[in-house]
Amino acid sequence: MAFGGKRVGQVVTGLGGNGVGRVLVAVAAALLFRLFSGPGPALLPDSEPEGHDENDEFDGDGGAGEKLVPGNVFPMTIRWRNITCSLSDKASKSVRFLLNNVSGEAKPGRLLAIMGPSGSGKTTLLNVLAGQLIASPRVHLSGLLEVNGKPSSNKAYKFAYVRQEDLFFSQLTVRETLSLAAELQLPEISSVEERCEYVNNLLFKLGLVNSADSRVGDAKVRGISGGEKKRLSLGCELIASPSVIFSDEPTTGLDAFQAERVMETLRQLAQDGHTVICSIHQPRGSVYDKFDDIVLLTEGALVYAGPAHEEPLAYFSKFGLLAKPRYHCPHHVNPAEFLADLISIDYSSAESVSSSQKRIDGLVESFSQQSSTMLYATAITNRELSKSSPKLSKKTGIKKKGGWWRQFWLLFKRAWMQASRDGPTNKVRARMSIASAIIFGSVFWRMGRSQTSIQDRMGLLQVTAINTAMAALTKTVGVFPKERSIVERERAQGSYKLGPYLLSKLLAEIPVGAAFPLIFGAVLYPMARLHPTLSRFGKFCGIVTVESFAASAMGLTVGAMVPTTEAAMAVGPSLMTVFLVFGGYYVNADNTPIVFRWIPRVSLIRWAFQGLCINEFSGLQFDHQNSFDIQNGEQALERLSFGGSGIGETVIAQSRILLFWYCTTYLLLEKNKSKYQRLELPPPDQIQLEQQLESFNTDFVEKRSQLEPPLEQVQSNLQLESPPSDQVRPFILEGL
Ligand SMILES: Nc1ncnc2c1ncn2[C@@H]1O[C@H](COP(=O)(O)OP(=O)(O)OP(=O)(O)O)[C@@H](O)[C@H]1O
Repeated sequence: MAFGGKRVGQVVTGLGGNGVGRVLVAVAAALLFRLFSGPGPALLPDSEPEGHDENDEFDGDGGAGEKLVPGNVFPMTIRWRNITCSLSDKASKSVRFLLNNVSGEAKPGRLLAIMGPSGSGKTTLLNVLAGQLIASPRVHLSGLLEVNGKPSSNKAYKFAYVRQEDLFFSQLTVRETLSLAAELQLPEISSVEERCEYVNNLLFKLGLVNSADSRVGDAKVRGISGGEKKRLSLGCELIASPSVIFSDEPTTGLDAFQAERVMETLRQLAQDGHTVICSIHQPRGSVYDKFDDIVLLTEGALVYAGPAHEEPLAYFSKFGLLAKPRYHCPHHVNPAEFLADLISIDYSSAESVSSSQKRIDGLVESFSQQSSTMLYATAITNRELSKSSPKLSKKTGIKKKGGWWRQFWLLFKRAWMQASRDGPTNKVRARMSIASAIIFGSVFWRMGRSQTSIQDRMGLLQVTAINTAMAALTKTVGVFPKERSIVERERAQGSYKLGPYLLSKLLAEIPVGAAFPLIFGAVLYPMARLHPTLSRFGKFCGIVTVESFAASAMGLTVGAMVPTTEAAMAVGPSLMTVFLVFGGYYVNADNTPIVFRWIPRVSLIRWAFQGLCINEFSGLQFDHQNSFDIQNGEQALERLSFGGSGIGETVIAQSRILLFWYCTTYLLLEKNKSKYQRLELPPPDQIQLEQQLESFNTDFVEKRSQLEPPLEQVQSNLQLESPPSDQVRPFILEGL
């Protein structure tokens, strides 16, 4: 194929103009060849299961064999005492309690729901229990957190935290998402059949069999439903075989049917032996029936903690006289609604605010007096635990990961699937490339060799460099912050390292990322009649492709630096504008203050512009009449201060910039790991009180098991401890 007397092979070797470009193209081609040369799983490197012995006893470390057996979960009891979380406001010198002296317990095989009105501290408590409360100098957190009777941090056991937002790679199917997560987290399962069986079991358990081969989807392409996404989130977390599952508002945004299915899944997980803790705002009756235990919070304080179902209703109905209970839940009313109304402030009038506030204060006060009885009546003692649980070893939190290259390969596969399958995005990018090439090509239509065409050429090459950089940057900053959240979540699970992730992303995106500059160049080049040889055309495409990747790398850094897509969209283009000003055309760096003179050296637009100018002007003759006219391209390059340099030099400079942004992204992602608030011990006098409560608890459980006092006696005790009637105003359910 001839174009200006050169062959296609030379174009490929000319890409990038030096060794770096050739290496990148060769590596990408080799990987693509491997990807297409056979079915996915068969391409996996033959890795032996590392250190997995099928005869290993169950030790809670989540080996592959353990995970395939349903119900084989290391039992964990979490107990928390006197959790107090305060938020100080330096301006007003005030302290606000987000959680005030909250205690409770979550046990294996039980589903605990943290309920309460909006802003009552449910998510805060869930975060504290999961050790995921974001650190802040304004926040002070104290209390005791025990895991299986031992003071512990969340690093000592495996837990899953299912957040409200569901973040996935949108182009993967449900099965692929689970399968890749399993491959990353369970390198022990090396055979394809075993992994398929594992994923099928998981799909079945989560009720996702029917949607197994549907794409997850996103805002652009409709995928699976919200409830299915929630269950897929759970599935991804379950692969690590967590003992404890935390789920923040699992039903938010779901219709009643989906909400019930999600809660049913959580209930089944609890029945399999997991300790399940979820926060929930106001569940419907059928969802409430699934809870084993509840914690009722209002304004950060406990109103009730203990078994769910009838117990809280019986507890609240004991306020007042037995003959005339004050807080009685009528038969036809959803208990969850009754409880929510009971502990919510009624803002309909000043009087109702005051009376509901008094009622809540009374309930909080009352529960704090009798919480020892309520909370610890069903506690598992240390002795019971040691009988029922396998020994908690240091191995519990440690998991063996696949090697660096295995991680790289899996992540490369995923990045490739995401980039190549994203039809709507790719179509829009292709259309935009063609549209901008047609616009530029029309404006700079068939440039001749006149003196004025010199300025036109420079203008066109400058807008080409700007357009390429901006297109790549905005695309990256638009998607990377979301992807970063997924990566952070997966890295928190210990699935992989940053190095393989970033390298796989760079390489997997080369073919798709290179397609758009090529489309742009293919349309623009002949329209504008730029230097018409095939090798020049190849170099033109190579230069804009490398620039596009360097701009994407800069977008990654911006995305890693700021918290949201919106912020990245604001910061990225602003930063690029600085590089644009120093892009080699608008201002001569030598004429600017000395502090700005380094900017052109790091401006990817300048290097791309310089490379494009050298490619275009060198060897070009211009029509000239006067002695001061520019006669050839070399003279034009001298005017731009680009004389004496080569294309290779500019591509190396761009590659360095690309590498710099990649390294910066790496460091930012490494450094910007979420920091969580430390739980400080409560004051010593409170600990002493707790120890007394502990001995009381043990005595109580032992005595209770021996004597089993009649329920009436417990009721009369509670009756005695109820707040005085002037403190607790009658509670009237609205609309009854
Ligand atoms: N880091 C923080 N800085 C300032 N206020 C905070 C912080 N964390 C929590 N809060 C406040 O603490 C209160 C409890 O928040 P939390 O998210 O725990 O409530 P919630 O019960 O989960 O509410 P919802 O059901 O609406 O999600 C809210 O008023 C919230 O604004």
